[in-house]
Amino acid sequence: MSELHKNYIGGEWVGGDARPNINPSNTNEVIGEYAQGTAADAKAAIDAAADAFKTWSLSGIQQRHDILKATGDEILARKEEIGRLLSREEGKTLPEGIGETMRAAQIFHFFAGETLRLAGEILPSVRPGIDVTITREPVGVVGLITPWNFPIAIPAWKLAPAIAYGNTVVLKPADLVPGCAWTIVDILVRNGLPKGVVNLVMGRGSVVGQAILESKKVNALSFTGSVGTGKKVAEASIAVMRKFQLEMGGKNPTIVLDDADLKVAVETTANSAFFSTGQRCTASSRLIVTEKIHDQYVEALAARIKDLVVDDAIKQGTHIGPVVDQSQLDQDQNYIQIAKDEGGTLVVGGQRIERENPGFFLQPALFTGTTPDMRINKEEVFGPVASVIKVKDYEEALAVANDTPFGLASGIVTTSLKHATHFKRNSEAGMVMVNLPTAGVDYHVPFGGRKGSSYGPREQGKYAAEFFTTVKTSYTQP
Ligand SMILES: NC(=O)C1=CN([C@@H]2O[C@H](COP(=O)(O)OP(=O)(O)OC[C@H]3O[C@@H](n4cnc5c(N)ncnc54)[C@H](OP(=O)(O)O)[C@@H]3O)[C@@H](O)[C@H]2O)C=CC1
Ligand SMILES: O=C(O)CCC(=O)C(=O)O
Repeated sequence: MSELHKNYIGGEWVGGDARPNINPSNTNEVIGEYAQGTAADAKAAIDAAADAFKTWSLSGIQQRHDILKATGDEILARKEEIGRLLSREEGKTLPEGIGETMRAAQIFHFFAGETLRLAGEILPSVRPGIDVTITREPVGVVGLITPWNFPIAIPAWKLAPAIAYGNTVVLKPADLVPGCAWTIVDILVRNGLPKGVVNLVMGRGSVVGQAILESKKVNALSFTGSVGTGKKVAEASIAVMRKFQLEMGGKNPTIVLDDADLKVAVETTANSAFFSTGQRCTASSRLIVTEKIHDQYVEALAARIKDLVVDDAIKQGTHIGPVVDQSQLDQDQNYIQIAKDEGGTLVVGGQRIERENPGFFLQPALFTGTTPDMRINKEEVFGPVASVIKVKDYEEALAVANDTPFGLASGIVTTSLKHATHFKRNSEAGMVMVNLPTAGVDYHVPFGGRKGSSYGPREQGKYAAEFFTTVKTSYTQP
């Protein structure tokens, strides 16, 4: 058995039961052994974070900057190695794994800069002679619960602002992908992060995650994952009156209008729907297409899908890696059957594929002849499965696009400035793309959605300060 990757609690690496981290491209391959934390570990981590907060909240911005900068530097210098680990544990292709690793490094660099830019305001009072100052302070102990589909970028975009603004952290990464989270914490610690500032507790959500939710000492909780777990986070957080932030599902639409450039439409939607095996909350799974371009678009997209190579994530030439695990594969195949039963036409894909090694490979699936009321167009699949909805015109397309309880991302492919402008204003989504994929966003601008997709302040960019700080208004009579 390989060496155990331990949890990090109060400045010590702490062992526990081991769990193998399995490669979804080759289920015979164990990437490493990772500790399974307990509820007691979570409690110890929260206590350590509460203790460290007393000094870290008063630490200098130069120190915070230097640690975040050095962490970004090291991630960048090791991007090939860490990207490979990411692709082996999660299943996205090696270029995607390296790209996500670089994004994590850039996020650390961005927040290194933000530590030096934190500002307040001085205002005159409405009462003469009094000064009013508005400052931002850290929130306290922050719980970070992260999903499996972005094993390094999501931990990075929660950890970096938490540290930058003087909070202390308990991080619980998804049990399926502990490797990248462990690596970031190891890098932070070796680059000088004082003990207790970040605590890593790997293990099950129902055990470690639940203990974090239930703790009164956790002052704020940032969560990305499913709607079901998000609701539990919300209920538990309201029960103890803590600040919380949720990023959850999507059923993102991309509209293709008659005037679209066909090549742009095909590339944009193939990327949005199928890259990263469709396992992105920003993926487009509803392709809403107007009548005149419909047939040629479907034909061209089906041909593009047939060209996509589905294989081992780290093999050169692979376009689509495996699904993350058996249970996600079952969910994908279940929805493919549901779409068929509902009367959708499977134009291409949908079959389980055998490769050299045992893995969870699925041919990307495209359905046509679907209608907005079908379950395939209402519920998040979270796999390489997309369906086309044919509509008469832009007005119908917009109505269908907005007819969803979700509102994370949306897209339109068009050469009409009028329609693009109207869509940007009227799409009920947090992120709107024109002639671009809905997934694969910038790291320095706000990320988040509306309706059932998100709750609380936006993540990323300077907007992250809204969640990771609390505002204080002080009045002074000199
Ligand atoms: N919006 C997004 O980015 C994502 C959406 N999803 C959606 O969710 C579906 C299921 O994926 P899944 O990974 O199971 O999502 P979950 O919501 O279960 O997992 C997200 C995180 O929450 C943790 N968690 C689970 N239960 C609890 C709990 N009771 N208290 C605290 N934390 C908990 C998980 O732990 P652990 O997994 O370690 O047990 C994981 O770290 C997907 O099919 C997809 O539809 C999934 C991932 C990301
Ligand atoms: O599309 C992206 O760049 C980010 C997607 C994401 O954060 C997610 O799927 O959870």
